[in-house]
Amino acid sequence: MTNRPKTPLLDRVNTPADLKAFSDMELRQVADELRAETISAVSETGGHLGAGLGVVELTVALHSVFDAPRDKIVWDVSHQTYPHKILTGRRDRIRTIRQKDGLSGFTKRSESPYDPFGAAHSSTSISAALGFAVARDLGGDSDTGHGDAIAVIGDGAMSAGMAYEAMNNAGHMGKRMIIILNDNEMSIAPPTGAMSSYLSRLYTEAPFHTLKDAAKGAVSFLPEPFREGAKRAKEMIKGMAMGGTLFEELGFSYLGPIDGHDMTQLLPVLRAIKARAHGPILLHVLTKKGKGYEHAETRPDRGHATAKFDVASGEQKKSTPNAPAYTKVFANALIREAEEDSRICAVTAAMPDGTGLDLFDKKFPSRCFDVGIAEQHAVTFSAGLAAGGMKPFAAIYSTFLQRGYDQVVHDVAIQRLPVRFAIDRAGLVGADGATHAGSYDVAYLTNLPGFTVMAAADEAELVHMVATAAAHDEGPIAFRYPRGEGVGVEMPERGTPLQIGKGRTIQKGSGVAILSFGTRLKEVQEAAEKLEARGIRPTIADARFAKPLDRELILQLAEEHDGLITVEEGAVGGFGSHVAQLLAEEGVFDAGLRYRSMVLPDIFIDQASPEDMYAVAKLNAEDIEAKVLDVMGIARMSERRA
Ligand SMILES: Cc1ncc(C[n+]2csc(CCOP(=O)(O)OP(=O)(O)O)c2C)c(N)n1
Ligand SMILES: CC(=O)[C@@H](O)[C@H](O)COP(=O)(O)O
Ligand SMILES: [Mg+2]
Repeated sequence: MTNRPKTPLLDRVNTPADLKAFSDMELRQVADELRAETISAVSETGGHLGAGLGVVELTVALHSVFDAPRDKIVWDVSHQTYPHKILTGRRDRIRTIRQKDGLSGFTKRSESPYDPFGAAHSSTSISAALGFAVARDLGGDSDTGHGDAIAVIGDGAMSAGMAYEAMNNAGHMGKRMIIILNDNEMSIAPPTGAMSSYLSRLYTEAPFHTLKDAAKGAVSFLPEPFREGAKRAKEMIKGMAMGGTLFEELGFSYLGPIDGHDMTQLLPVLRAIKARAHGPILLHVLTKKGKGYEHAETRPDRGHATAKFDVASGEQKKSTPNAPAYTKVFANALIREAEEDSRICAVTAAMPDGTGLDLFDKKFPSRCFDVGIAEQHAVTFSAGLAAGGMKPFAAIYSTFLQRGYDQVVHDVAIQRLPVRFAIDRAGLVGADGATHAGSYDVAYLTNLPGFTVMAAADEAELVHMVATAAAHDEGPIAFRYPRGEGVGVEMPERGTPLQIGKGRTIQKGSGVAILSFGTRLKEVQEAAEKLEARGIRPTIADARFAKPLDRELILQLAEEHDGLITVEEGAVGGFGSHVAQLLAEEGVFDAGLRYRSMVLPDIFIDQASPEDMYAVAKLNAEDIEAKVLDVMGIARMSERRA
C-alpha cells in the first residue's frame, strides 16, 4: 500500500458511467491518475504494461463517450486492457491480475459484462465487432441490449489475415461499426512488413486536405466548432491525413490520424463519430507504447510484458535462473546446425524474442524471416521454402500454431513437405492462462499421416531433436518444448540425430512401467524416488516420439510389466491415446495389462503459477506416485482413510 499514487478523481469511478460527470479537463486528470494506478499495479504483479499505458487516454475517452456495456468495446489481443479493467469495476482486484483466482490478463466474458468478447490471440476484434453489429441490427438478444460495436486493434494485430477478412466483409455489409486502429508502430518487437510501412506512410506522406475538401469526406463527422474553423480545429484538421485509401477501398470511412494521447482530439472525434456515424468507420489513432513511463517508453519490447519492477528505477525483479531457458537452447542449437547447413532458415510470426529467433537473426539475417502476426502465412511460406529446397524451421508457440492448422494439414502434411516445426510454450504456461496453454499440438499433429512428432524431456534432448529435425528430409517433423528453464543437465556442443521412432529406457524396474513423453520425465523420476522408499522400483522410459511410436519398446514394456502408465503434458487424443490404440490393437489389454494415461484434464485451466496449474492437472510427482500405487492396487494411506 505504501507507494500507491494519489488518485482523487479515479477514486470516484466505479463504473464507466461515473466518467460522464467529469469535464473534459477532469477526464485528462482521470487519465493521468489511471496511468499512475496502472504502473503501480503492474509493478506489484508483473504483466503486460506498455500496451495498456499506450491506450490510457483512449480507454478514458471511449468509456466517457460510449455506453459500455450496452456499447460493445472489443479489445484486440486484450493485453492492453488493464486500464479498462480498472475503470470497469475491477480496480479492487487489479493487483490479482494473472494470478490464481485473480483477474485474467485478458478480457473474459465470464469476468465482467464490460468484456463482451474474450481474446488473447490477436486480430479477432473486427470479426467479433461485426458480429455484434449484425446481431444488433437483427435484434439479437442480450442482457444489456446492443449499442455500438467498436473494435480496438493494434498495428501489429492489423498484419494478420483475419483482420482483412473481417474488413472485407464489414465494408461490403456497410453496417455501422467502428474500428479504432491503435497505431504505436510496435508489435512485441518492431513490426515488419509492407502493411506496417503503409500505415506509417498514411501519416508521414499523405497529403493534408483542405478543410473544405475534408468536410466532404469523413471529417464531416467532426463537431461544429471544428468545422467552423476555430484555430485549434484548423490545426487539427490540417493534421488529419485523408488518404486512408486501402481502408476506403474496403468500404470504410477513414478518419485520422489523430493523437491518441490528446484528449482534445480524442473526445470530440469520438463524440462526433457516436453522433453521426453511419456505415463502417476506421479511426486511425497514433499512440506510443509505454506512454508516460520512461522505462517502458524507451524499451517498448521490454515493457510489453514485464516481471514485477521497482517503479522508480524500472528495475525488474527476476529470480536468477538455475538452467538455460528452453527457448535459448533451441535457438543456439539451431544456430549450430545452420552453421553447417546453409539451407537451414527460420520463420517466426512476430515472436522473434519469444522464440529465440532474434539470436538466429543476428547470426543469419538473410535466413531469418519475421512475417508478422500471420501464423497461417508462416506455415505455408515455410511449406514453399521447403518445396523450394530450403530447410525451414517454423518456430511457433503451440497455442498460436492452432491458427495455422489447415495450412499444416493442407500445405505441409498432404504434400509431405519437410517443414520443421519448433513448437515452443508446449504445455501449461502459467500467468497467460488457458488461451496460451500449449495443450493440443500433440493431438492435432499426431493424427496427420507422415508427421513425425517429438517432445524433449530436457534441454540436452532438445539439442538432439533440433539436429534430428535438421537431418530429417522425409516429411514434416515437429518437436515441442515448454516455457521456462531446462532441468540443468549437461548439454552437448552439437546435437546428434536421434533414430526416428525410437525411445530410450531411463531405469529398469519391475511391476509397473512409466512411459513419459516430454518434460514431465523429471516428475516421473521424482515419483520413482518416493516409490523406492516403499520398495517399488518402476521401469522408466522416455518415448521421445509420439509419432511414429516405438512399438517395440511399448510392447516390451507391456509384456514385462503388470501395469503401464503414460505421462504427457498434453490433452487427451495425444501420445497416451496412440499408445492405448496400439495396445488395444495388439490385444494387450485382453492379456490383462493395467493401463493408465496421465494427460491434461478436459478443462481450460485458468491462469496461475505453473506449479498450481500442474496441481490442478494432477501431473506432479505425487500424482504420478499415486497413479503407480493405483495401478498396483495399493492405495496410499491418506487415500484409504478418505
Ligand atoms: C495469433 C497471435 N499471434 C501472436 C500473438 C502474440 N502477441 C501478443 S501481443 C502481440 C503484438 C501485438 O501488437 P499490436 O497489435 O500492435 O499491439 P500493441 O502491443 O502494440 O499495443 C503479439 C505478436 C498473439 N497474441 N496472437
Ligand atoms: C499477449 C501475448 O500473446 C504475448 O505477450 C504473450 O503473453 C507472450 O508470452 P511469453 O511471455 O510466453 O512470450
Ligand atoms: Mg502496436
